[in-house]
Amino acid sequence: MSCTKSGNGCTNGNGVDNNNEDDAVEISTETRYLDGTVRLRNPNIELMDQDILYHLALGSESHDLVEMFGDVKFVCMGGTPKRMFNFAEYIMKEIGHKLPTGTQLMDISQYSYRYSMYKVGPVLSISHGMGAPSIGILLHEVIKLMYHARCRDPVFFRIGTCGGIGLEGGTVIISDNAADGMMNKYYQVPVLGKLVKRPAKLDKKLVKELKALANPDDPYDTVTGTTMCADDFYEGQGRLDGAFCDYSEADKMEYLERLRSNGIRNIEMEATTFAALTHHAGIKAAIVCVALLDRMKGDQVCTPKEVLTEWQLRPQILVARYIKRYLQTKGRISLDGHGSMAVKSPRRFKLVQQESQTFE
Ligand SMILES: O=P(O)(O)O[C@@H]1C[C@H](O)[C@@H](CO)O1
Ligand SMILES: O=c1cc[nH]c(=O)[nH]1
Repeated sequence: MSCTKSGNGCTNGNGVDNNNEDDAVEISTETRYLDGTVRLRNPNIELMDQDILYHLALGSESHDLVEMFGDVKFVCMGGTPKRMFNFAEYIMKEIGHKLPTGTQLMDISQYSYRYSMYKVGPVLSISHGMGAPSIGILLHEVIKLMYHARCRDPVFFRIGTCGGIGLEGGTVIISDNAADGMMNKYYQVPVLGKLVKRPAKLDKKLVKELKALANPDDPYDTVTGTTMCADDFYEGQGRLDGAFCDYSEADKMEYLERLRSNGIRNIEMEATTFAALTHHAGIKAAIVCVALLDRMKGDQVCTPKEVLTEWQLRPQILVARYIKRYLQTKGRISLDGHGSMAVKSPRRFKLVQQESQTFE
C-alpha cells in the first residue's frame, strides 16, 4: 500500500509514519476527487454491484445515497443514541433548520439495531457505541457513505465524555493528539495476521479554530491536550473499582502522573481509532470531550445525573459554534438563523475551488 506525501499512508506493522506532526490534514488525490468528493482507498468498492452498509441499514442500491446524504458537510459522533438525538435537536435550532411540515427527526439507522443516525440539513449526528471496535466499524461505513453520497470535504467530530487528568469535572478538552495506553500515537489493528499501525493524527488547524471558539464567558475551562484512548473503562484506565484489580493505589497514581507528565489531559476509549481512520481517509476531524471527573481524585462517576447531562452539552455547544460559524461564513444560513440548507447535488468531476476553513 502506498503512502502520500502528507503522511496519510498506512504502515505494514514495521513502523509508524510520524512525519509532519503539525500539519493539518492535507488532501491528496488518493483520498479526494478533483471536486472534493471522498475517494476510497479501496479499489474493490467501485467494482461491486452494490455496497451494503450493514450496520447503518443503508445500501448503495437500495437507497439513493446522493439524494439522501449528498449535502452532508459535518458528521458528528458520540457514544450514546440519546446524546446524538439531543445533539440533532440542538443543532437544528442553532442553524435554523426546518424539517418539512408534518415530519419529525427520524433514526435513519433504526433497523440496524446497532447505531442511531439523524440528519439535520448538512449535519449527521450518529451514535458510535463504546470502544475501538464499535467506532471502527462505524467509521468504515460512514466513510463509505461519504463516498457513495459524493459528500465534499466532510468534517468529522467526536463529541464525547472522558476522565480528566488533573482537570475538574465539567472541563472541556479538545484533543490535539491521541495516544494509546502505552503512549503510542497510533492505532494498531491485526490485519491478515499482521499488526497494521496507522498514525493517529488530528487536524491541528481545526484544534486551533475550535479553541478560538471557546468563549471567555463560558462558566468552565476549555483546554487542549493529548487524549489517551484505553481499550477498557476499568483496568485499562487504571481504576481501582473494577471487578479485578491487581495493582495498588500508589501504582495507579504513578501511572496517572506519568500520563500527565507526557501531556495527557484526558482518557476515553475511541480517540486513536477515530483519529487514525479519519486521517487515513484524508478527512479533517476533531475530538471534543467533557471530563466527568478528575481521575487524580477518584474513579467513580458520582456527579448527579442532571449535572452530567448539562456537562455533556458543553462539547456540543463548541462544535455547534463551529458549524454555525462555518455555515454563516459560507453564506448558507443568514445571521437570523433562517436560511435554506439546500445544496445542489455535487458533481464528482467538476473542479471546484478548495474551501478554506479559516474564519478570521
Ligand atoms: O462518547 P462517550 O461518552 O461514549 O465516550 C466515553 C468513552 C467510552 O465510550 C464511554 C465509557 O463510559 O465514554
Ligand atoms: O473516566 C472516564 C469517563 C468517561 N469515559 C471514559 O472512558 N473514562
